[in-house]
Amino acid sequence: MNPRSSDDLFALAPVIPVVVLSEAQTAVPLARALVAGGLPAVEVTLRTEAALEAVARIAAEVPEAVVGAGTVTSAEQADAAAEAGAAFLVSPGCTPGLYEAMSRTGLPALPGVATASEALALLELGVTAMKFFPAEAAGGRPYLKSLSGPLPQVRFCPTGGVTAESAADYLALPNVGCVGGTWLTPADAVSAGDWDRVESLARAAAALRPAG
Ligand SMILES: O=C(O)C(=O)C[C@H](O)[C@H](O)COP(=O)(O)O
Repeated sequence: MNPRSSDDLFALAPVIPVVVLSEAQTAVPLARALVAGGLPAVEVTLRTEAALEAVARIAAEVPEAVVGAGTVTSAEQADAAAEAGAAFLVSPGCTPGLYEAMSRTGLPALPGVATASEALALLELGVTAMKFFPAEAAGGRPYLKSLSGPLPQVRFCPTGGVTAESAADYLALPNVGCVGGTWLTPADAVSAGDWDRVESLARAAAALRPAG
């Protein structure tokens, strides 16, 4: 079932695979492999021409998947993603206009932040679930741990530089609801159609448990 809130999204899986697809036809087998490995939420970044069609195909053909759109940076993209069938939206940063546009779709969203001030601006709007981007470059675990003191009500999905190795450490923080990353879908595995490898990377990630 599609998430109704960002908390539902956090509850779906400890890891949201971020996928960059250059060909829409790989979307369905890729999503099936992730789901088979235990990761139902899939974020397709709107960084490629094929992305919206990929979202639409996964939504139509892989009912066990919960497909979302990532890299939403404009109101037009938020609307186009919703129209294509996205079940959630993720943005790398946020502005009042972008937040308004994402809210208007009615879909759960993870707006991106990288500082305490940005998190406070969203808290003022009632938002308590956010993407922390770019996680490693912006300060990584120590930074998120520091935010949990003054902002205990916010739960983050750190994304950007998170790896199979660091995911567990992020998930051990009390203010991390899930993590996101591209490590589950290595470009060489995707181009070779090596879905067994994607499934086994997903299986390892699905076994992680968030503390937050
Ligand atoms: O632009 C966005 O909104 C994004 O989705 C960016 C991605 O979160 C990161 O590019 C994933 O980073 P890696 O896992 O380090 O490859």
